[in-house]
Amino acid sequence: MNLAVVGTGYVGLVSGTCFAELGNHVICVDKLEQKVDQLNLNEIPIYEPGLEELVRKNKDAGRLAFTTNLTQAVKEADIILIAVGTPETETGAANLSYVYAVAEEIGEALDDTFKVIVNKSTVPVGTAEEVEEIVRRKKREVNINVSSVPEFLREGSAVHDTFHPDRVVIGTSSEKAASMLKELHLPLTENIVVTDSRSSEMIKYASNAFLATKISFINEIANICDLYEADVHAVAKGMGLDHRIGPKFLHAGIGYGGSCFPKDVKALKYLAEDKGYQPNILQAVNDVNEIQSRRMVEHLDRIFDGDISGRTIAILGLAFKPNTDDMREAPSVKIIQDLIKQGAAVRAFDPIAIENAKKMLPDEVEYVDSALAAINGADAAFLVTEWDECKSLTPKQWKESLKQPVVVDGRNALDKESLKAEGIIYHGIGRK
Ligand SMILES: NC(=O)c1ccc[n+]([C@@H]2O[C@H](COP(=O)([O-])OP(=O)(O)OC[C@H]3O[C@@H](n4cnc5c(N)ncnc54)[C@H](O)[C@@H]3O)[C@@H](O)[C@H]2O)c1
Ligand SMILES: O=c1ccn([C@@H]2O[C@H](COP(=O)(O)OP(=O)(O)O[C@H]3O[C@H](CO)[C@@H](O)[C@H](O)[C@H]3O)[C@@H](O)[C@H]2O)c(=O)[nH]1
Repeated sequence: MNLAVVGTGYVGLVSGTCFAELGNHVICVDKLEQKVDQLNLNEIPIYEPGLEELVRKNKDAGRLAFTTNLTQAVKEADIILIAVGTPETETGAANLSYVYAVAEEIGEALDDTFKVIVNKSTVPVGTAEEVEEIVRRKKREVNINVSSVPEFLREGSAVHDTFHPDRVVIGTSSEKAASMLKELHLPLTENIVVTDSRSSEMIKYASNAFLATKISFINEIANICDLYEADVHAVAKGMGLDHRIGPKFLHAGIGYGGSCFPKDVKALKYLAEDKGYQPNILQAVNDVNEIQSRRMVEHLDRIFDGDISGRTIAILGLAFKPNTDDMREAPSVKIIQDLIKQGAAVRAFDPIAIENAKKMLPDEVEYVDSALAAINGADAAFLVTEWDECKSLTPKQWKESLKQPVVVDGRNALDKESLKAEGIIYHGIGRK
C-alpha cells in the first residue's frame, strides 16, 4: 500500500519506518525543513534503539522517503496517517491546532480518488469527526473516510512495540476503510479491535489513564509503606502474582513522566469536566503524581536536618525513563529545581539526554560524562533514571566515591541490602 505519514516525531517516524519494513511504500512529511534534511542524511533526531538501521535500510530499498511536500505525499497515498503532536494547554485540554492545520492542508491536497485519513495522534473523543468536517469544508465532494487508529508504542522500545503490538484498535464508520486498515495491520497482529471512532479515541485515553492509575496507586502504597516500615517491593510482588492484578506498572518511585501520561490524564479529566462530570480518580492520580518526585528531597532533608545549602548532590539520570533522550515532563526537572532553590549544588549525568536537558534545567547545573564522575566527592546521590550505567555502580564505588555515603534511590532500582552492608545510608521510595 502507499502511505503518507504526516509528522515525524516518535509516532510518525517509527510507525512510518515499520510500515515500510513490512513492504509498503511510505512517504513521511514534516513541516520542519531541517528535520527532513537530517532524515534524508540518515540522521535520526530522536534516540530510539534499532531505528537508524531500519530507516537506512528502507530508504535504500526505495520504500521510505522524507519530504516537506504534503501535497505530493497525499496525492500518492491510499492511506494518510496524521501523527502530529497534541500537547497540553493551560486548561489541561489537548491542543488540537496541529491536527486541525494538517486536516486543512490535506483537504487542499486531495483529488478524487478514495483515501483513508487516519488519526494516530492521541486526541479527544470526537476528533475524527471534526477532522472529517474540516477536510470536507475544503472539498465538499471529496471521497474519504477519517478513522482513528491510536498508537500504543513506548519510547525506548518503540520499534519492538510497533512490530509486536498487544492489539491494534481501528475506529471507523466505513467498511472499506476497516478492511484496508485491517490489511495494513494484519502482518503485525491478529488482535484487531474494530469499533467506532469515538470509542477508539476513548480506548487510547482510558488505557494511558489506567496505567497511570496503577503507578499512582503503588506510589501511594509506597508512601504508606514508608510510614509503617513495610517494603513496597515485596508488596508489589505479592500483589502482582494475583493474575487479576498483574505485576506490570506496579513499580513505585518518583512518579510517571514523559510526553504522554501526564498530558493524557489531564486531557481525559478535562473531557469529563467539560461535560460537568467530576472524575475523582483521575484527579487523585494526577495529584499523587504531582508531589511524588518531592519524596527524594524530603528524604535528603531528613538526613541533613533540613539544610542542604552548600551540599553537592549527584543526579544520576535526567531523561524521563531509560533508553530515551526525551526530557518532556521528566521528574528530574522538578527535583533539580527544588535542590537548587534550597541552595544545593547539582552535578548531573545522563548517557544521552544532557543536550536536551540543558534546554530545560537551570544554568547552575554542572554536567559530567559518567555516573562515577557524578558521585565523586558528592554529599549525596539521587538515582533519578534507572540507566544500566547508574545501576551497575558497585557498593564499593558508591562508598569510595561519595563524600557522605548517602544514596536516595528514586526508582527502587538498587540492591539496598548490598549497599547497606557496605555502610551506605540508603533510602528508596517505600522501602524500609
Ligand atoms: N511519543 C510517544 O511515545 C507517543 C506514543 C503514542 C502516542 N503518542 C501521541 O502521538 C502524537 C505524536 O506524538 P510525538 O511524540 O510523535 O510528537 P512530536 O511532537 O515529537 O512530533 C510531531 C511532529 O509533527 C510535526 N508537525 C507538526 N505540524 C505539522 C504539519 N502541519 N505538517 C507536517 N508536520 C507537522 C512536527 O514538526 C514534529 O516533528 C501525540 O498525539 C502523542 O500524544 C505519542
Ligand atoms: O511501573 C512503572 C512503570 C512506569 N513508570 C513511569 O511511567 C512513565 C511512562 O513509562 P512508559 O509507559 O514506559 O513510557 P511511555 O513511552 O511514556 O509510554 C506510555 O505512553 C505512550 C504514549 O501515549 C503509550 O503509547 C504507551 O503505551 C505508554 O506505556 C515513565 O516515567 C516511567 O518511569 C513508573 O513509574 N512505574
